[in-house]
Amino acid sequence: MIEKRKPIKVEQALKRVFDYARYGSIEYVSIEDSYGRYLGEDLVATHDVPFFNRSPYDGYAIRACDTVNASRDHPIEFKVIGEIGAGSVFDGVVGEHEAVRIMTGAQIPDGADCVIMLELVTEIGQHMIEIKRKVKQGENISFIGEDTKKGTVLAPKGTYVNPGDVALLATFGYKQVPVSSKPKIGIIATGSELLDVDQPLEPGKIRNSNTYMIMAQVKRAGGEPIYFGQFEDDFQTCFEQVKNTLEQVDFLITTGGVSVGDYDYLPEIYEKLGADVLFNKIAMRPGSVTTVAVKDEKLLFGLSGNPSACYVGCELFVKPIIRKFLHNRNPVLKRAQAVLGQDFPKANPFDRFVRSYLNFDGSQLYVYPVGLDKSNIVSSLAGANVLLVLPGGTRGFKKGMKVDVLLLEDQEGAPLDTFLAGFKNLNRGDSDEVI
Ligand SMILES: Nc1nc2c(c(=O)[nH]1)N[C@H]1C(S)=C(S)[C@@H](COP(=O)(O)OP(=O)(O)OC[C@H]3O[C@@H](n4cnc5c(N)ncnc54)[C@H](O)[C@@H]3O)O[C@H]1N2
Ligand code: MOO
Ligand SMILES: [Mg+2]
Repeated sequence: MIEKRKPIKVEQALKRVFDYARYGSIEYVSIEDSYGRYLGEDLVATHDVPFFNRSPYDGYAIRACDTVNASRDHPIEFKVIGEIGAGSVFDGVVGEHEAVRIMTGAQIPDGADCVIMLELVTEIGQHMIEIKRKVKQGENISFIGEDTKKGTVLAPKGTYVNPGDVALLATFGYKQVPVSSKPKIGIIATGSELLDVDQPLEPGKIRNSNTYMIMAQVKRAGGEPIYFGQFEDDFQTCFEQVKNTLEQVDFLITTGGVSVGDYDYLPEIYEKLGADVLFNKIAMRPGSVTTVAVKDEKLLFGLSGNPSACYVGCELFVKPIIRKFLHNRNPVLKRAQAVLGQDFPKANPFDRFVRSYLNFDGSQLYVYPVGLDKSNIVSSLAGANVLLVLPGGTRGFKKGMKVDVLLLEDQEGAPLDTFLAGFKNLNRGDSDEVI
């Protein structure tokens, strides 16, 4: 008799998966390779920035007290006793009615306490200038530590390294950058119908697109995909592959064979492995068959063979586990609100995650479902930049309604708690009970 599966809610499923999250260690990469990685340690300012008082302008460094009586009608003369560009230091002291010509970025000479810009000064002879306005003490000086103070945590461990972080890493002398080691994610595709990308089509066969899609998703999430091959729907072959691969990776993803069909062997494979199945049905579409099991504390993600279901399962369950492994504090997809740009009349008892396009029209965020909304569709995936979240148990949705979307290309993410709370706040048509 066919097994009747009990669906659980998305948020319950995610909570169960997080119980088995693992953390990566630290490795070092050169600063050139740090962009797009995740910090393995807090990035702490190891010195004040600026490290010395410096000039933000090309001008003259003088003493403010010497300009007290300066005005348009009463210019004050200064003797230029030296000149310095950025990188040079004036080794004298600026005295009464003396000035040092100074360029942007150069250290303020001793004795001087302000800078007047070149444009406001008149040269009246060799090494003589005239100033016609008062300058305040401290005016036009970038002071020690005004950018950042020594000891400040500028980015916590687990932060996604963006170009601005790279600038900070360079500022503080990180030739080698401590980053979180990437989780090794094994990928196995199952299905006797699968051809590889370079094979010509044959009757009844399709090219394996999921493997390459998952590899890209794993990379986008910050993990290291390792492809172990595609295998025919043969229990023994698939069992051996899953068993052997599991020993070599941090997490394992399989695609296909996870439903209730005659050749869907993943459920039996979990059983023979002695793996603990956390759930095998989620109240969501697509991806309701998404199964997660645990063997020796290691997570096995059994993603659907249907491309869109596979994609959604990967974004909702694998990505957060990758981000967590990288010590990221916001491991889950970030949620935003948008206005539904067109009617979506399909009712469904399950929450729907519709591949959609989010667009800002200049004043408002609008979201439009992309292409056909079936779990076996591949064409709609490319145009999606969000998953539109439509709560289950309602009677379809009308253009103009406020809806939640989950951002697919965003690097910031959201904390697990906020994500889970977002589901609680969804106005589901059903009771809080599992469907
Ligand atoms: N009697 C039932 N049948 C099905 C149910 C159900 O509840 N009862 N669920 C349906 C849903 S929903 C989904 S989703 C699929 C899940 O199927 P599997 O995860 O077991 O995947 P397969 O059967 O192996 O393949 C499904 C579909 O996807 C194609 N596929 C498989 N691998 C790939 C790949 N690597 N690249 C591209 N496409 C792939 C495969 O050819 C099939 O067309 O089950 C429904 N059935
Ligand atoms: O698992 Mo299927 O993708 O629900 O649609
Ligand atoms: Mg199947």
